[in-house]
Amino acid sequence: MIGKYLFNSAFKTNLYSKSSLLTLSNNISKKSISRNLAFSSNSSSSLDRATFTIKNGPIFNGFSFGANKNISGEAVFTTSLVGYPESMTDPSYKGQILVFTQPLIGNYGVPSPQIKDEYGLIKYFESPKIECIGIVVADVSLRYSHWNAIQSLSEWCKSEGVAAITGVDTRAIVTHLREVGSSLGKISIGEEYDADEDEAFIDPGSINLVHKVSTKAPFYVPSPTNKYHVAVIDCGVKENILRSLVSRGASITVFPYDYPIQNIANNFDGIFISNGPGDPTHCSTTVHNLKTLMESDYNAPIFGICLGHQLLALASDAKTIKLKYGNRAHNIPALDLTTGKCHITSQNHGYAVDASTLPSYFKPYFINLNDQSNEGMIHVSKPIFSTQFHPEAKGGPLDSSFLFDKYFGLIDEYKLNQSKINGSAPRIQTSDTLVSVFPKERIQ
Ligand SMILES: NC(=O)CC[C@H](N)C(=O)O
Repeated sequence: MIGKYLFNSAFKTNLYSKSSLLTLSNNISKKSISRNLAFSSNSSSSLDRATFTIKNGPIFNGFSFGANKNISGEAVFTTSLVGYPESMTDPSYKGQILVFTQPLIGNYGVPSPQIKDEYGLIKYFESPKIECIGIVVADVSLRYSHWNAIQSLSEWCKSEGVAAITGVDTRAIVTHLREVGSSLGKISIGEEYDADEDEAFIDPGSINLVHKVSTKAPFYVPSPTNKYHVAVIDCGVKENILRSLVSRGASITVFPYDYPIQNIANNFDGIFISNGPGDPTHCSTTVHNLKTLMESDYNAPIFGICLGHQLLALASDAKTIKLKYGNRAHNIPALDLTTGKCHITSQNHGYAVDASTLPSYFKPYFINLNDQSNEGMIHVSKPIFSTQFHPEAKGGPLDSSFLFDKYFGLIDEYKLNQSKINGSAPRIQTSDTLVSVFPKERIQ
């Protein structure tokens, strides 16, 4: 039985024998838990034992505070300090087990998914439900305090069927993931974990996850000012991306990821391609559609974020690569190669565009100052650009939100040119029957 010890830094430095470490580690875990439970409204007896196992790696013993369910997925870590409701509802985390390096998670609880903003968009979440398959935290706070919280992190995970483990050494987990790279992992609930009775690890990277999170049919979000009409390709779009467009005056029609956008693009003032989960090479239909669109005489602005950036790159015959452990944080410096300014950015990705494979008509736009990976590209003659980071944040800083203004600046220019060429040729108006019959929310 190899699943009986907690891997920690003491073990790594060989200060203790395996048996004394077992006792020490379990004491540490129990102490950590009871510290929280001492001021929790829950009872300590309600926590089952749980195990977090990394494929071909260590096993960590802890306690379950989520759904009573064994799960498997890709284990990735985020160094963001806050924003667990936003991260957990971000569809880009679909199929992933999210390890938080911030040790205390859950202390401000979870807000209501029912609360909508003035545009009818979900105010506090990035999609209607939790998208990651499990979470790993060092020290969960079962008691919470925040003016807009309606439940604890534990209650939320249980009600949404998401596995969650606490009382494990997330420093050791992240040290391991940084050394070997993002790995498959499992959370198993129960008293004992027997590695000999190992179930298969599920690799979400082999599935088209975008298909699972994209809206199943078009929907339409009107903007009160209705200055523009933008088509959004939904690969798992975050709510704050929709808000960033609508709040700048764009009514948006949101299409499923594989919708033949090239056939209807001319009815819109611009195209936007969203973030989304998994390996971008699975989205071959979207890549084909974008390639057809970019090779046509289509001239309206196109903006892509994260997966949207990767798909635009693939549509231009560039290549994407899988990063060793990805970039998931709210403080990653990205240098704007056109201005020399550095922006602190919010990121969540495991893949990146290989800038050396970009065609000559796309120039690198931003570069990551930590690992030198590509952070964006800009077309040399058309109004097309994209970023690997998230200018909409949620969570994270809004330093790069000016890129949405840049996009609408390009749309203004485009519309002005169009009206010079065609007189005042109107594009689809929001009163058109085409969009007025669409529902106002994503169809899951
Ligand atoms: N946030 C995203 O859009 C992530 C893009 C892609 N799934 C990646 O991991 O690289």
